[in-house]
Amino acid sequence: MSSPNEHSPTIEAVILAGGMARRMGGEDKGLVELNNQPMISHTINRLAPQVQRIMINANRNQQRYSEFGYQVMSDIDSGYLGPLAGMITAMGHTQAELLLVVPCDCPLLPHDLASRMLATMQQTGAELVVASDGKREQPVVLLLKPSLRDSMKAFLDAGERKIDFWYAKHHYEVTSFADQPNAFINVNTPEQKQQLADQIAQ
Ligand SMILES: Nc1nc2c(ncn2[C@@H]2O[C@H](COP(=O)(O)OP(=O)(O)OP(=O)(O)O)[C@@H](O)[C@H]2O)c(=O)[nH]1
Ligand SMILES: [Mg+2]
Repeated sequence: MSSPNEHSPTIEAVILAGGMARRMGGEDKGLVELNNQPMISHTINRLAPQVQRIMINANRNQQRYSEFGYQVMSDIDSGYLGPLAGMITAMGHTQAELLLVVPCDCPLLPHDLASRMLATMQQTGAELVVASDGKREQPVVLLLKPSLRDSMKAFLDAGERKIDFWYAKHHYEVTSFADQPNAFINVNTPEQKQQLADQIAQ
């Protein structure tokens, strides 16, 4: 039971599905089927119990994405500026105190992703928290305060695109999920998709 002093902030999530997926031959990666389900369905299933609301960020096939039953939003800037463009769009739409960002191509995300990243944020006072698989940071898996939007806008307006440079401007901390490294398996190519499909089927 949570104590009366313990504040449990509202968290909404955005699934980034707005990239060009060049390594997937330009197919819309969130809609590519993995074991008979669109890749984004796997991500939705992992996230839905963890957050108050899910948003989908997509720059094509918006009608198809809306069939999952969540709000779909396209990048404010349509120039395929990279993941930050999707994040800043969602930061402008969220009503929540915190925004959880994940990519559409990590179908096995941790079931305790939001709670552990929140714990890191509360313990450290960080403005943003990035996940790690124990070896490497996962730069598009993060929990952040939507109030950082102005800072991100200034960064993008200055022509900057590199996500880790923006993180470095803020108090950021890392949550390690070294206990479940497979949770961040990232599907960028048809070969990686086949490998994961075989692994899941086993
Ligand atoms: N909104 C938005 N998301 C992006 C953009 N570029 C990449 N992403 C997302 O960021 C995440 C990580 O990017 P990648 O895995 O490299 O995806 P990608 O850029 O579509 O794929 P490649 O072209 O093969 O590099 C994915 O969830 C992408 O959908 C963009 O310009 N806008
Ligand atoms: Mg990827």
